[in-house]
Amino acid sequence: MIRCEGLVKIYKTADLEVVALQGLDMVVEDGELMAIIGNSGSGKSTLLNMLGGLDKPSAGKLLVDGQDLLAFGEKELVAYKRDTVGFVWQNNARNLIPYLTAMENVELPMLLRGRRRRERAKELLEAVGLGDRMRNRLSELSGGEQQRVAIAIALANNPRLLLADEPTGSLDTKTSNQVLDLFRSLNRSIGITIVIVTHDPQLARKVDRVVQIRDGKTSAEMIRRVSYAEELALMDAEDAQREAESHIEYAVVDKAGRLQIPAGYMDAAGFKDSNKVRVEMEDGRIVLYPGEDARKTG
Ligand SMILES: Nc1ncnc2c1ncn2[C@@H]1O[C@H](COP(=O)(O)OP(=O)(O)OP(=O)(O)O)[C@@H](O)[C@H]1O
Repeated sequence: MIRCEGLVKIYKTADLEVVALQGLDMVVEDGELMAIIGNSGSGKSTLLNMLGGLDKPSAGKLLVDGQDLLAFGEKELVAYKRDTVGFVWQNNARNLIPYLTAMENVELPMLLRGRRRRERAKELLEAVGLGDRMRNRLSELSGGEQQRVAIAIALANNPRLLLADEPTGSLDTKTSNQVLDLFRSLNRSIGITIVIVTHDPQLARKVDRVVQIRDGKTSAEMIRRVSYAEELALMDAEDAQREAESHIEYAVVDKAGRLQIPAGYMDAAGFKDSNKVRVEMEDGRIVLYPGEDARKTG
């Protein structure tokens, strides 16, 4: 569904250049439900904006659903945003109108496109579990329900890809879980590919794959050990102690063989004191030793 290769984004302001993406590689399979995590300023929103066609990469390759986004002209970009992607943001007030009902809010974008689609709006609200709240004004709905209205709108054009930027950022834990469960069920039922940018570790636990971005590059991937359904069953028996064990963490090696060593390992004796490491092959393993120092620590 998504293929980014050597993706670069440079923001130029009057006297400054910020390299927000520094040659990022990432592949997302069709029908995946995955999350992107990373510290503030690591480039997560920049990447999401590129994927959504809201901004253009400075260099690299970006293919979504077989389409080359760097080759798009204005017209193709408009069609792409209309037909291929749907967006969900943290702050749903941005695209919802408080004094209209849930139904009217979902209908509005369809009306603007010249199509009156009451049946479709009803179907979408039912799909997000709001069948019985359709006639309520937005201002009468809870934060989680409002977020579900936003998700219904994002799905209106049957997008192949749903992009969500901190979709649970302003919700409490219980409501966040409901929104996430909705993502999972939509992913399963209509096969839509979902990419979620988040700070929330709870959310990251609920997806099958987490890609971590550091300084505008993918630095690690966490892949689920057991399916989420299996884990739920296990959680009944065991406890939250499994939290750290739900995913296996991989460091990402790019095509040129470059690797970011996780910060925790860099703290190990000797590694912080030098900018060189000795690399050796031992019994089919690649072993790193601190520079100058022959002690085995890596
Ligand atoms: N329009 C812009 N003009 C200039 N610099 C920008 C612009 N947008 C983002 N940046 C810079 O690019 C870098 C990456 O920003 P981005 O918003 O993608 O990070 P993020 O990982 O989403 O952060 P957060 O979690 O805080 O939202 C930051 O250094 C940011 O200051």
